[in-house]
Amino acid sequence: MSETSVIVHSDPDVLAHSVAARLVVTLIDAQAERGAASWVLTGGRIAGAVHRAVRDFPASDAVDWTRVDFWWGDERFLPAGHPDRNETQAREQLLDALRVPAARVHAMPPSDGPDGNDPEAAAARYAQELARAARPGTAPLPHFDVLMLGVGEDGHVASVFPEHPVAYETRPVSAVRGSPKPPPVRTTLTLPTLNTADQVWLVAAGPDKAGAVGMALTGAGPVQLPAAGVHGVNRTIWQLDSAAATQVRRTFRSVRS
Ligand SMILES: O=C1O[C@H](COP(=O)(O)O)[C@@H](O)[C@H](O)[C@H]1O
Repeated sequence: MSETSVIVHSDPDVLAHSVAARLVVTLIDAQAERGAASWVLTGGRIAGAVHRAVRDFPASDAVDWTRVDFWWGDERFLPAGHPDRNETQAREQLLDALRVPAARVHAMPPSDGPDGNDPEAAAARYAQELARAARPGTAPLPHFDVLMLGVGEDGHVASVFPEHPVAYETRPVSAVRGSPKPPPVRTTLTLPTLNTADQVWLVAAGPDKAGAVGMALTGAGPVQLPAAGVHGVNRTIWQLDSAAATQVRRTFRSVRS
């Protein structure tokens, strides 16, 4: 049975450190169980704080980082090394310090990559990379232990935006054109793919997120509010700071369903 919980922390710093601690323990458990682990990264401000907290967390040495696969939930379709790429930020904030083998870092293709400035081809290429990592005989996706998501002020997750055609997409990975948030061209895992992760963690901080978080937890539709449409196969954890949680009903703060 899938479980949903809401955990509220006093401020963004405590939130980031708590997510980091939970992440480290979850990856240790996954490696003990399966020998390897996988983490789907996201972009944005609170994700950056989590990455730095993981990097600086003393117990992170208990994870064998050579046996963690890193995937991305979405990417800004920009040239390699561009400072606004989620990949560039994650490398600077975390991956460079962990010395992860290159073969374990599955970045989404950049706009100057093998397909050039063609986001549809880049999305198809990433879908192929996912399929290659899938266990034979399973769906065309690898196992994701933890999939972390930020939550946009408008309720977007990854680069699945409200009322945008990508919110209806059923292929595993999609190009996004006309993103309401810059840059306008992106690539993203789609809602059906996000929902294959063992655990989905939605992490949000700040008062600007309160409306979207509150609506997502009170039954909004996935096209109107993509954050409402993501669930882990086993667990969904909303990890919030108190400012992002002001519109979450108290009864939801430790919901188990
Ligand atoms: O553009 C993006 O924004 C969202 C949320 O970012 P935040 O700074 O408001 O936390 C992020 O989750 C997504 O990965 C990213 O591409």
